Formats: sequence, C-alpha cells, structure tokens
Amino acid sequence: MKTMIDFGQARVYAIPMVTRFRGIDVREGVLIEGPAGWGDFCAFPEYDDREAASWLTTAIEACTVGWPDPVRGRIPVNATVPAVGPDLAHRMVTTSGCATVKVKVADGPLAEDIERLEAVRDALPHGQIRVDANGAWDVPAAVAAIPLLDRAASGLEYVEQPCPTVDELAQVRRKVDVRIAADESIRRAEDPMTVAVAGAADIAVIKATPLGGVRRALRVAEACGLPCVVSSALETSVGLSAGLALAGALPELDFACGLGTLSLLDGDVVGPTRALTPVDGYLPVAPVTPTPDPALLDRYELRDPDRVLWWRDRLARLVEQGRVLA
Ligand SMILES: O=C(O)CCC(=O)c1ccccc1C(=O)O
Ligand SMILES: [Mg+2]
Repeated sequence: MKTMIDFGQARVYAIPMVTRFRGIDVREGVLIEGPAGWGDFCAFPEYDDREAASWLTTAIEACTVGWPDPVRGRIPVNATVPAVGPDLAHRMVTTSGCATVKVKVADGPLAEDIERLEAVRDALPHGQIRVDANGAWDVPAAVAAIPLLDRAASGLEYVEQPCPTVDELAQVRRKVDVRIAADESIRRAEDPMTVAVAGAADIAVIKATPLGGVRRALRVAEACGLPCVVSSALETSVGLSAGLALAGALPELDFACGLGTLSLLDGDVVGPTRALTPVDGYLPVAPVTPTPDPALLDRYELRDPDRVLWWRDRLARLVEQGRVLA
C-alpha cells in the first residue's frame, strides 16, 4: 500500500529503564517519519491490535498533521517516583526540581508505601504529593490504606485509580476525604462519560498516546467534564511531545502533569538540547515533535531480530488491516 509514511524506514528502538516501572525493564517502540516530522509508536507489548491502533494513530497524527495550537507555553510537571526504597525516593525528589511528586503505591507492603511517602514529604516540605495505586486495591483495602497514606504524606493531593472498576472508585470516593483521580478507567473515548456519570472521580488523567492523539484526547477531556491531568505513557521525547501538545491545548489546566518521565528511561532518541527533560519543574510546549538524533537511533536500535520482526509485523498488520488512517 502506498502511504505518506514509509513504514519500511521505521526505526525500532529499545531503551533500558533506570528502575523497573509498570513491570517494564526495557522500553521498546518504533519511530516513524512523515511529512510533518516524527512520531513514536510504543504501545505496550501485551496490547492487542485494536488497542495498539490508537497508539499508532497518535504517532501518525504527530508526523502528518502535527499539533493543534497551544494556549500556554510551559507545563508544570510532577516527578514520578516508582515503588523504590525511601532513600532513593528522597533523592529522586530532590534532584527533580519539581514542586509536585507522584508516588507509586500498592505494589508491595503498605508499610513500605508509608516509608516512601514519609521520605518524599521530607524531601518536599511544601509541595503537592499524589499517589497512584494502578487499581491494585479492593474497596476495603483502599478505604483502610488511603487515610494512612494521607497521614504519612501530611496531606495527599489525590489518589489515582485506587481500584480497578468505576463502581469501586465511586464507593471509595464516598468513604474517604482524599480526592480520587481516574486513569485506567479512561482509556477509550466512551469511558470518560461513565466516570463522570457514576460520580466516580474528581480528576481525570488523560493520556494523548493511548487515546489516539491530541485531538481525540481533547474531545475526551471535554466529554468527561472533570479537571484534567495530562500524563505520559513512558514515551521518548518524540512521544512525550504529544502529551505536551495536549497539556498546551487544554482550555484549563489546574494541576501539574505526569510528563516528567524521561528520567525513568536510561537514554533518549533526541539529543540533550531538544530532549523533554523538565527544568525547575516545567516543560516547554513543543510546537513540533523533536527530531531524533541519528547517532542515538543507532545506539538504541533494537538488536534482537525476533523483537524487530515482532514490531515490524505489528506495524504492518495495523496498516494493512486498515486499523489506522495512513
Ligand atoms: O503520571 C506520571 O507521573 C507518569 C506516568 C505514569 O505513571 C504511567 C506511565 C505509563 C503507564 C502507566 C502510568 C500510570 O499512570 O500508571
Ligand atoms: Mg496511573
């Protein structure tokens, strides 16, 4: 099929994670080039073609039509602290320069979450601390844990996705004083309605990459009628620019965004002057996606032939089956 993008020229990359995050040790993806620049296709490996198609649509938006006009020039971001020990958590917060920190919880014993939060508060006496449970608790566990974590942090900004389902979020929200944010509950255009209607959340976490691009994510944000936090999907600087474009274009933005995740990767495909690394807790809105550095593309090229074939097959299937407009 003849398209505006030469998928045969796509570059498959593999960048190690600094610390394991969301069960991932190496972040893999494919960079595609089109008439407007580059796009980052990095759907997690376990996602099926239907879900991965939205991620590819985002990469195609980036490299064909580019981003809608922003209404602000810079975005406050949170530091993201994985489920690490208290000393490392403390160090990650002090070196980040961010005034807001998101801490992963519910990935191990509650006592470790409490220690981690105490360390983060010690490193950030005046900033905001939020936690993300990635849906790991049931309702009783969430209702028991949240007040303890709130105390350990001397006040939480919000709890992201304490339980898996919208119904459980609504139950927890009625029983605790801390605000609830929905993340995994908002993955498809039809989801946000349910979240708002169910009274399940105070805040919506919106991710441009899994939602099929900046324009689609803007519609999701509008439909859910909640204050939004824009967050990353652990992209390279090429992919992160979609989240920044979304945060830049939202009519209202009241919270720091989860877009400071480049430091979780042990490398990038974009050179240091254009890399989307926060400075003093802010990232610039990138009007165009940054261009990969050829030397870095070589350094982080995925070498495992089976994995390369897997990515090229996945890309070819999505295009050939007409799951994306390319
Ligand atoms: O929100 C952040 O601070 C960083 C992004 C993040 O946590 C994340 C990144 C990739 C996949 C899932 C998640 C998540 O919010 O759980
Ligand atoms: Mg989350």
